[in-house]
Amino acid sequence: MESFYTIQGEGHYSGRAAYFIRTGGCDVGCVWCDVKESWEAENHPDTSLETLLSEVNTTSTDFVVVTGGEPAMYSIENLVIALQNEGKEVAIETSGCYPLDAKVDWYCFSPKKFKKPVPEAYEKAHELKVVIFNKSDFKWAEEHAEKINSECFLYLQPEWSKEEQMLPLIIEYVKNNPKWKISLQTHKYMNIP
Ligand SMILES: C[S@@+](CC[C@H](N)C(=O)[O-])C[C@H]1O[C@@H](n2cnc3c(N)ncnc32)[C@H](O)[C@@H]1O
Ligand SMILES: Nc1nc2[nH]cc(C(=O)O)c2c(=O)[nH]1
Ligand code: SF4
Ligand SMILES: [Mg+2]
Repeated sequence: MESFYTIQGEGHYSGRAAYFIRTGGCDVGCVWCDVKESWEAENHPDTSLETLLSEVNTTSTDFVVVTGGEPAMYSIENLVIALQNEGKEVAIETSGCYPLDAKVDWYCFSPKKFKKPVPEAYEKAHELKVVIFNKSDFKWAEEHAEKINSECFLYLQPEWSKEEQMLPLIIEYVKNNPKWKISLQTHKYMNIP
């Protein structure tokens, strides 16, 4: 769909310069999705691997984030291997609804109520990032944390439009349950992509 050089705004690598590759197409249907324009894959022209590689090499970063849409809907193995061969560390942002065929360096798993994740997401995740849209999502987050591998970092991220209501609750929750950390969509405050 698009590619751009920016700062990773969310989660564990928040603040790190990153080249983003956003695939078009997603069938998960989150009501609060902040990139609904990504959903229809047909609306987005293909970009060649050569174009992406040459673009990423014009940047100074060694960190690439593959997101979407839902990037795990596709075979991204060739893309990931090519980026790693260029010396890049490759992270994925995924709902975990599809098996992933690539060996990424960082797997950010953001489960959704709208479609059930596949079991491998719980094993592969380096970071579990649960979006908090309402009060019941804390309990729902814990249900995922129970199933996740023991090395995985745990993050609660307020849904952007509900931040004013949910952030105070998240702050209290993390103070009482310090295995969780807060993730904010910091790029939205910085007005960058
Ligand atoms: C747009 S999604 C694309 C990758 C993948 N489909 C997924 O959902 O993980 C990237 C990240 O943004 C989060 N996100 C999407 N809309 C959001 C919103 N309105 N507020 C907070 N986080 C949001 C998702 O949960 C996910 O962690
Ligand atoms: N700056 C910035 N950081 C991000 N982290 C995850 C994003 C995403 O849409 O996957 C995202 C994004 O869209 N922009
Ligand atoms: S899974 Fe990701 S891209 Fe798909 S609708 Fe949900 S937030 Fe948006
Ligand atoms: Mg985003």
